[in-house]
Amino acid sequence: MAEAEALVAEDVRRQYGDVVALDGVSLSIPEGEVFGLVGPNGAGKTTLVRALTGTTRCDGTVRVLGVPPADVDDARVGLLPQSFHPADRLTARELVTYYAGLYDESRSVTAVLDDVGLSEDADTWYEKLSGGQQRRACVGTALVNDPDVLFLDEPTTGIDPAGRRSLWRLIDDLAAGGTTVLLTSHSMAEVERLADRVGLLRDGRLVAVGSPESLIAEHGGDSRLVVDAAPPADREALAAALDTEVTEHGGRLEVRDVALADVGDVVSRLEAAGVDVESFAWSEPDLSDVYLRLTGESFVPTDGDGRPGVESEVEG
Ligand SMILES: Nc1ncnc2c1ncn2[C@@H]1O[C@H](COP(=O)(O)OP(=O)(O)OP(=O)(O)O)[C@@H](O)[C@H]1O
Repeated sequence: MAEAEALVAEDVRRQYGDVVALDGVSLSIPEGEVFGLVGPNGAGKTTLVRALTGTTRCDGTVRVLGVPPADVDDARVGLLPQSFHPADRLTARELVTYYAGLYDESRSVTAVLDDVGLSEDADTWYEKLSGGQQRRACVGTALVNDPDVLFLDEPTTGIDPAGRRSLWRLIDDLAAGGTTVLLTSHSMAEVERLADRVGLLRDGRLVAVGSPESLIAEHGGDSRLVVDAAPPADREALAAALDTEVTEHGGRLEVRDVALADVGDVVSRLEAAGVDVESFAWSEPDLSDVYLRLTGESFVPTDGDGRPGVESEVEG
């Protein structure tokens, strides 16, 4: 039996003046899926969330739990907008209590604060919370109605690594309980970690949709070993010693399609061929490679704060 679709977008378009924010996005997200929407600044992520939540008008068709966004029961949907600025002189508990009061039935405020890791700081004014704690309090407001569909627009921006991991566990738990989650992120590592399927958005278009594993297998290319070393004079001997092509990028040598188990052997053979290996790094292809291959543009994975994201590396 086909799974019910929690979210459907068909040829969704949105233009602001001359700026095309969404250029014909079609997408179908089954109930219970965690879907990660990732792309650079201005790709259209927030506009798509707004189109799906009915908070901006758009052309095309949008369905949430089978009906247009305007007709969906508010009690079944949770939304954490990207920009959300509660009053400073509310405590985290008062903020969550206020949102709980908007629904006929709501979860226990204490349980929600516990879920977002704010039990100890529940009675601190919003303005006195750290940026990460503020964001977690805002996430709490989206959980008060125990939604079936949860939209999280950049939920981890500004949150430190420990807070981010606890939010990831919370999203895992929500997914395990059957909640459909659409989250946006700047971090390829984050969506790779969290999402059942990922949509790569660029210039208002979905350039690829699929599970992280399938996208990486199909478009990611080979694993690679990057060696900090000048190439030896005898390039032919080097190629013969490795039995594969060695390319040079910015003063570094790159050997493609090296299995992790073979790294030591390849480094030994490089040294035997006269390469003075100072250090090396091995990496598997990830979603950033997928994005690069599909768009021709690099997308440096970030953790949401602009810092480099997690990469699989073995330093030599
Ligand atoms: N209200 C608006 N008025 C005018 N232009 C807008 C408006 N909202 C978005 N845009 C433009 O639409 C495009 C898509 O913006 P959007 O905020 O959806 O991207 P995004 O992927 O969420 O970006 P970011 O990662 O920076 O939040 C951008 O060029 C943006 O400047």
